[in-house]
Amino acid sequence: MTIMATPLSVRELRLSDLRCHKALSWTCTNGLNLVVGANGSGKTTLLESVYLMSHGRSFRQARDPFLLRHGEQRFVIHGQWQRFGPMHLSVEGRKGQTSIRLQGRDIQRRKDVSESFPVLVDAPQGRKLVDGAPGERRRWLDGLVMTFFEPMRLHYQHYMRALMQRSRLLRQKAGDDELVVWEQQIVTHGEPIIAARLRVISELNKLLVDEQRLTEYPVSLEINMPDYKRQEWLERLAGKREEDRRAGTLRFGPHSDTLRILFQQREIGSAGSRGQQRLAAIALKMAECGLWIRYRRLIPILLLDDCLEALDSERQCRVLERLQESHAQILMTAPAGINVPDHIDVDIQVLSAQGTWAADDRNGRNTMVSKAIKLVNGLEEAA
Ligand SMILES: Nc1ncnc2c1ncn2[C@@H]1O[C@H](COP(=O)(O)OP(=O)(O)OP(=O)(O)O)[C@@H](O)[C@H]1O
Repeated sequence: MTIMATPLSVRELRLSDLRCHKALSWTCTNGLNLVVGANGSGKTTLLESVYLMSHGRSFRQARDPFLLRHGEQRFVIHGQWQRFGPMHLSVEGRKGQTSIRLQGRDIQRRKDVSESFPVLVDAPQGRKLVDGAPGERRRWLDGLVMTFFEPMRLHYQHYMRALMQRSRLLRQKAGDDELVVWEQQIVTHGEPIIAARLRVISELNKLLVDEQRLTEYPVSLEINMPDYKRQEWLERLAGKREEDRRAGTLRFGPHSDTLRILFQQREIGSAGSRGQQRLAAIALKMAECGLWIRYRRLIPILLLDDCLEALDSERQCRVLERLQESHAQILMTAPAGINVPDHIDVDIQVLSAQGTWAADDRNGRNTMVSKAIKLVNGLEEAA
């Protein structure tokens, strides 16, 4: 079954005083956009600027003062987007504060923008999904659950509140009558969380089957959890009160279940090579894209920072082919020297070591180096 979905895209960006960029414009096409350049030329910062417009924060976990160009007081990003029709988003950052404007109006809830202008990212700084701690994967899964099943937000809030209340009462050595109230809340709100997680995992696993041409071997998700049956769950909570009082925390429940990414039935973080982990990470992003298409009829923008690293040329080619057929706008970076096969329809733009478009020296305009440029001899020759 083909689902019709609208691709989101960003067409034109202008940024000032963001990290190394004093003032830079960037024009993107709807399809595959590749920015190449030397280390430190500001490629990642370009992707960061798109993410900032959607999320109001950086994917590098940098606090706002680090985004400001040294010595400046304010950075600004303007973006012309296409979402059904043209839309204008801007972000302004001052020390410790970032504000987003949509069509000139201040946005109070960032979620309103990030869910209307979905931007997914795969970047070295955030690549903990595949090989990071279990909490990273659980947070990612819960983020998807809350995005696609809005009422689940309340269940998460109530669940966390019940956990905290139970812990507080345990510390205060409260009686069983008080504790049981919060334990019932834990189970009541935990059950729908588990059901929604399983539903999202099942959807993702179906989508991951379609990515097997990319990953070569099956990649799947599995959540490790006990068989939560209401009565047994309540009894277990009651039985663990003393232990939890001593430990100061509850180590049983959806908040501590682990999500595993399996590759050929083994955990990819330990069993997969770097290249295999890379392919799995890209496959997961494609699957995430699939959820947006299924539930929101929107094709998100994909930001892929140095996503071809650790891949041999055959696998790099396979990734580029997969990205090309995704219908998503892809904004990706790679170091100078990458070799793009002729049949890949990609716009390559070259950022000089000074953080200007490589054609600046020649005619003062951004260079849109046509497809299939071979950057084998590095940045300077390509420019
Ligand atoms: N607040 C800041 N003010 C000025 N320059 C900054 C600031 N923060 C970072 N930089 C510099 O901005 C440059 C941009 O880094 P960025 O990570 O975007 O480059 P990159 O092209 O992606 O590099 P790489 O290929 O090494 O990943 C770096 O040279 C960095 O030192």
